[in-house]
Amino acid sequence: MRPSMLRSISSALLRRRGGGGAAAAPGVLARSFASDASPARKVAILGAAGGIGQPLALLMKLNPLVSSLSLYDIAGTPGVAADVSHINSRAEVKGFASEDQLGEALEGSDVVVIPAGVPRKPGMTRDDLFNINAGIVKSLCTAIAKYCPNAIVNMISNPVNSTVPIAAEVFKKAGTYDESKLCGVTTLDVVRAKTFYAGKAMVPVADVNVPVVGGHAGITILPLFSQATPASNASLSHEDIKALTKRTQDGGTEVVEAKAGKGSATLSMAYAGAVFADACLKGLNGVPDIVECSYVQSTITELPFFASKVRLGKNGVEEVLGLGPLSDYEKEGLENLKPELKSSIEKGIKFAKEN
Ligand SMILES: NC(=O)C1=CN([C@@H]2O[C@H](COP(=O)(O)OP(=O)(O)OC[C@H]3O[C@@H](n4cnc5c(N)ncnc54)[C@H](O)[C@@H]3O)[C@@H](O)[C@H]2O)C=CC1
Ligand SMILES: O=C([O-])CC(=O)C(=O)O
Repeated sequence: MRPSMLRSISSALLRRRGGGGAAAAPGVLARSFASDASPARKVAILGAAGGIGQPLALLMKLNPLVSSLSLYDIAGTPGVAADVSHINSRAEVKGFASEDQLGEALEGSDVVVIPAGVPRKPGMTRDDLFNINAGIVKSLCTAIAKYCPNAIVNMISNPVNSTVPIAAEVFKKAGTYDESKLCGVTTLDVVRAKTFYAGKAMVPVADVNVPVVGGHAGITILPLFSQATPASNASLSHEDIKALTKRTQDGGTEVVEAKAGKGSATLSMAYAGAVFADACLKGLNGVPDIVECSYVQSTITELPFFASKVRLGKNGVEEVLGLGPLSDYEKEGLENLKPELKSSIEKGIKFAKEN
């Protein structure tokens, strides 16, 4: 890849607007390409050789905020690490291929991104992945508690509505839990809501912001189109908003069906994961006003975990932002999602306590 192409990809990542968030300050963008100007930051990807892991490894290698990129998987890591390591960008890449190397993979990490686990096939719900992925997440989080207890964890593995509560319980048991360092990655819901809204509203997609709240499965995904900006250039009926909401909620299933048994979203998820990890790094580096949606420990509803806009800073999640004004349709959606989200949270907590 030509350096100019690398610069433009990285610039696009740095410049894009968050889920209700701000663009990077111009000074930060200009400084980011001088490798010695931004602090050393280590990012670890667990599940790095998978469908999400590979393109995510590529995107993190292109991120000039990353100085060390640690790629861990139980299969296929050496090839991915060798391949990505040849790219002439700042991050030094190391691959780790077995459980006895997990400690070294994690040590010193600032951000740990977890896309390890099995994806859906057509006809499955995300909850159908629980039996396999809960155990994977539990063992990876046990290692995080031991080797990098201060890292910000970006949980991608599904069902996110349950894997985040599992991680919280594992960290509590280990005595390392810090709620500001545990984030369920719901950025793909925001990415989809922005894309679908831009198409219907006839506004430039790069300018669009749409908060998505709740959780990350079916009706628990609640896009707040009443707060979408910029205002629509087309007149959007209630039926249009209902259709946009449903398409956002079913976005994952749309990809699972199109892939017809070959997995779920990987490329758009890698993009979304790279956007969220980049926001965490910017926050750690002290860039102000970094706001993204994420599924975090929360008190903004009666549920202990909930996705909403959060402000990221030097300590991870520094503020969980409120829901803002909701339309009647969104208020109804909020009440409807609560029982399912509550039971997914309880399932995760029960698993972690009993295993
Ligand atoms: N949060 C979100 O928005 C999204 C979440 N996902 C979820 O991400 C997960 C991964 O999806 P894909 O990358 O498509 O799956 P994949 O099967 O292509 O890759 C998963 C990788 O995890 C690895 N793995 C399994 N157990 C491991 C362990 N104990 N330690 C380290 N690595 C391990 C596998 O070897 C494999 O390389 C799935 O659970 C999927 O449902 C997918 C899309 C969006
Ligand atoms: O749908 C799935 O299984 C994967 C996922 O979470 C998404 O694409 O949003």
